[in-house]
Amino acid sequence: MKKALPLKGGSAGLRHGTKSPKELESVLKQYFGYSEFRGRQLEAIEAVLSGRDCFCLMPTGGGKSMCYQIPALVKTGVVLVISPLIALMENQVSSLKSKGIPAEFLSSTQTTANKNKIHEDLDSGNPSLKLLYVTPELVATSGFKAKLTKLHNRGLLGLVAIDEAHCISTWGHDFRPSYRKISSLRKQFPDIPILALTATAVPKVQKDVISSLSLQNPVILKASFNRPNIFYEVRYKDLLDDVYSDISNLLKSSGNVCSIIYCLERAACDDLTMHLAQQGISSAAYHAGLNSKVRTTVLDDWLSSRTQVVVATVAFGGALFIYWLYSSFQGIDRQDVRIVCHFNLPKSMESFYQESGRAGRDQQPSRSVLYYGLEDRRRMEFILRNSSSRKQQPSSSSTELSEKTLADFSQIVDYCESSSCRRKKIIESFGEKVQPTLCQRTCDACKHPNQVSSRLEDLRRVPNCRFNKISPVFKSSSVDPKHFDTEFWNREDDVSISDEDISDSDDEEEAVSNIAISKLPSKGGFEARLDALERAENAYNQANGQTKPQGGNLVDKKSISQTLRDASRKRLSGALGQAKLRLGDLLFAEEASATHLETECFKKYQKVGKTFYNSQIAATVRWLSSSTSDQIHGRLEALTNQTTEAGAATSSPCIISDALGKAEKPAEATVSQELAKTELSDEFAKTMASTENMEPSRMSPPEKTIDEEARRDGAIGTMDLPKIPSFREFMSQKGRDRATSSSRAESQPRGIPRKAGPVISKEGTTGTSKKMKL
Ligand SMILES: Nc1ncnc2c1ncn2[C@@H]1O[C@H](COP(=O)(O)OP(=O)(O)OP(=O)(O)O)[C@@H](O)[C@H]1O
Ligand SMILES: [Mg+2]
Repeated sequence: MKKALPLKGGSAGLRHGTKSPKELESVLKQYFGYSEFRGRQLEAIEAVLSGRDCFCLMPTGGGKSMCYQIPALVKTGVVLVISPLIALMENQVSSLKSKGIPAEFLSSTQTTANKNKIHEDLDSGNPSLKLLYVTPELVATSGFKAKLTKLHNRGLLGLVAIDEAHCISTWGHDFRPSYRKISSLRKQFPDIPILALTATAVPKVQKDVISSLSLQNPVILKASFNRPNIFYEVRYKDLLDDVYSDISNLLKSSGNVCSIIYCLERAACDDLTMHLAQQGISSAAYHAGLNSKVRTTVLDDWLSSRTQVVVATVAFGGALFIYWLYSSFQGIDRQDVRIVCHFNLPKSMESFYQESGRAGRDQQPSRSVLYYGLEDRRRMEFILRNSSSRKQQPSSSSTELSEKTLADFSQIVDYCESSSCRRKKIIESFGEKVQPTLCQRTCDACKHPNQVSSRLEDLRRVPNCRFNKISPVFKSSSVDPKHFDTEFWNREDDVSISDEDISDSDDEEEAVSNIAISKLPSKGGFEARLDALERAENAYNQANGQTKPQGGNLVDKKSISQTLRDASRKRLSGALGQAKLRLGDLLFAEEASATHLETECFKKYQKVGKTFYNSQIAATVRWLSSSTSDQIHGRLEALTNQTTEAGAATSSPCIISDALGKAEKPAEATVSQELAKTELSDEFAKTMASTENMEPSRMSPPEKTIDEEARRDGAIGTMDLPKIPSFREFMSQKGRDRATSSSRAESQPRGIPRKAGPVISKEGTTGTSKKMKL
């Protein structure tokens, strides 16, 4: 039987069973270099070592990981850690390995050889592994369950630790359905202690987590939510001359400190990154529109201080976007983040606490700065109202949920619109009592009360301000959706891209179908969400003067207005400018190139409508943010050639010089490939336009257009972009796929190949043969 890991320096001999606090402290010192336990770490460690279940609520950066890492070092067997995000697991595993602690993770990003090695080790009589990190999706597979059973039968399963345990609760802000399935572990291994850890759990979530996991008489440990080393501040966008300058000045005046900026949308990330770069601030965007390689590089550069600022999206935990939330650096450990900015309003106090909690994990003075804008508030209100349409379901719990969403949002609005202590507001929102003397001028409202009050007065005078202290948001008149041309409607690719963040495969097919199922709510829920989103989409389209024909087909040839086209050209031109900044060696005329790219998008989607057109513009912007000089030059050159050949009006060459040899004419095959793809998408557009009652499978874009990441990586080619279906179409497709996979029905939709649908990367590789279809 596997023994506890010997202490370094030969001082082996910790007994299995009870350990004195001194012995535990010496392990802490030897492996982690810390001289004492923090907060309630020791109590949690002692609880699980004595075989008790434990629910551990400690603040962000409080050191929760230690509560299972120390037991792994002193206990016999392997500690299983269930964690929501691959990046988080990678980060912890590499940190543990660097300390000589045998840890591994199993995920789709591991090579097969690595995975085999891990499995061999687990199957051996004497595994060397002490910690094994997995996602809840993998735990749900029967193959992995069988593996755990074998390990348990040999007395080698030491502890099950569930990190970010609030994800298990439907009341938690990051609810993730697959987390629910973890509850089966309690029945399966009744004698193994379970440790649930979270930083954000209001009493309702705590109860839900404990009962969902069937924790038996657990030790409940709660530390204060207070983060005394973080200074909290709100800045009012509507009162600033230039928010970009303000944020640049903030970063510059703080020195070259490590920072995170959260934005609601990718375009905002890209824009802000460009502005920061222009101000000489080293920054990088991090969002789902970037392929996994780029994201890994951005994360690595930031973790290793090569990049000062990361500008990341924060999707909200509504119907479909919960997964991306995990990429907002939840649990990622860089201790010296000095500034966390929210460029847009978070959706709740819990999200704000989690995100701002990335600051000062080394307990050193740090800042949280929230940029509050009335427009942002209206956008978020609109989005939440529409994604909360579940309240129209008869079920009372759905009503409660939607009310909770709105009440949560109201709390963060109140945080911004009030002149009272920010710290108190945060802590009290978690149900904790606060001493009046707690803050000690460590928020702007306590430090500069007059300034904050006068700013709030000024804010009230902003035209159209519906600022209302008593009921800040929900007495406001209805929101005009025409302001909200947000990514919200074009987030389909987030869903598929985030698969690679969370997916696992040991038991490939099963894992994949589990993901497909777990990512979508139950049938009723799915339909309700689809309805809600459709309603919202309709409202949006109506507000923009679009009509939705009876057949349900979102086709309106006139729907892509000249104003939208101009705005898109501007956006592309900005993205080209940013690509120039990023790559340095691009040689093209920005305006002409933007025109070519926009025309390409327009040509492909004018018959289909605005949603597709917007998606294609967004995809092009993302493509520009992650492509190489050669890829961009190749594409622009090909476009110029196409329009010149076709005698188009806009035939001015994009490429202004080939001095660096970057602007060579693309190979014949590449041009014809591109033309073929244009034809293909036109064909697709026709199909779209002529389909009355849209058959979901028919709405899938042609299969060869889906594999965006493979293209980005150069495996398929570099010139085409994915055609992204509208929200409704995507969801219909997902629903159908889900129904198909859950019933394991063999029958196929009329004439449609089974494999049409989004793709997830199996091995983190790019070849089509290694892709699995949901
Ligand atoms: N006893 C200790 N003394 C000093 N530093 C510690 C101690 N325990 C943990 N730390 C350090 O504190 C940092 C934060 O720890 P950890 O990542 O476990 O926090 P967390 O509670 O999981 O936070 P989050 O909720 O953000 O995931 C880590 O760098 C860790 O090494
Ligand atoms: Mg953690």
